Amino acid sequence: MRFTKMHGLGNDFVIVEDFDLGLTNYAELAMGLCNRNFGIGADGLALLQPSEQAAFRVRIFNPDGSEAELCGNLLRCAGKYLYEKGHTGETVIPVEMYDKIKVLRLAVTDGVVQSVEVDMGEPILESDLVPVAGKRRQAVNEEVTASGEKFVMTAVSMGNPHCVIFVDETAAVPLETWGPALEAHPDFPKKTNVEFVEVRSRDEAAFRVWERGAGATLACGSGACAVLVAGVLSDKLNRKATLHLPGGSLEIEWRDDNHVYMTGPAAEVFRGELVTDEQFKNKYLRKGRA
Ligand SMILES: N[C@@H](CCC[C@H](N)C(=O)O)C(=O)O
Repeated sequence: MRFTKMHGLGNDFVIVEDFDLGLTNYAELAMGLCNRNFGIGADGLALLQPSEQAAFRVRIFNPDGSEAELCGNLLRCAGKYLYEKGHTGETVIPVEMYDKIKVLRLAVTDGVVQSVEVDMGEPILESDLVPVAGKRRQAVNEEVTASGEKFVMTAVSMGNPHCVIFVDETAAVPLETWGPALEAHPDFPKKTNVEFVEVRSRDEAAFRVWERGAGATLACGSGACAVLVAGVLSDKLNRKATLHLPGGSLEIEWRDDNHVYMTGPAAEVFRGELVTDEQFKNKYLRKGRA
């Protein structure tokens, strides 16, 4: 089984072409391949599949085996992969992810994808759709207690749930303690990604992220979109801003069409082949497949 290792600002993925491979048991496969000691190591397993509604379908499985509804950094990697590997000659690519179609716009020079803009869609703020518990219709600057601390958070779904918390200094955040406590907080019935944000100006902010099902990562594209939306709703950020993450920066814009657009780079790290034996084939390939 061939794979390609890619990353978007250090948010890394094992990418597998599953156009006719007939892979199965995705959750278990993700847990194995994403393991940094016993596997390849990644923040997610990505499967490229055929789609009936778009040019391609992309699925993302977290290292804990759960499937996520959206992954912004992966969509940029997928755009670069699909174009540079010759799966498409188009620079505008509609891609199906979970239950939505996302449109990727590639900036290409001499056949090399320099950056990708992704239409990440409309933010979802209704509490019951994020989902986040509580009586209010929207959870904007709401109190939540976790790990013995009181936080003021804004809950935003970009398809996947995010809990955005503004802090004075991201460096002072004990991410490994607060992150998991908020990720599994009972107020978030589908769990949540968590972003701790330091605003630098109305056009710039830095944040650290604890990802649902993955832990601390160097970047999160959907998280950056949620941060911008929470920043606008809290009157801290303009509708267009640069968001800095430990792995690099993203340009995010919440346009008048109510869609959030993310622009940033993607990179290939290496390609490899997984040595598969009969046991692997029986476990991870659908019956009757080679
Ligand atoms: N890193 C991604 C988000 C990946 C999914 C996330 N862990 C979840 O479970 O929602 C991004 O760039 O958006």
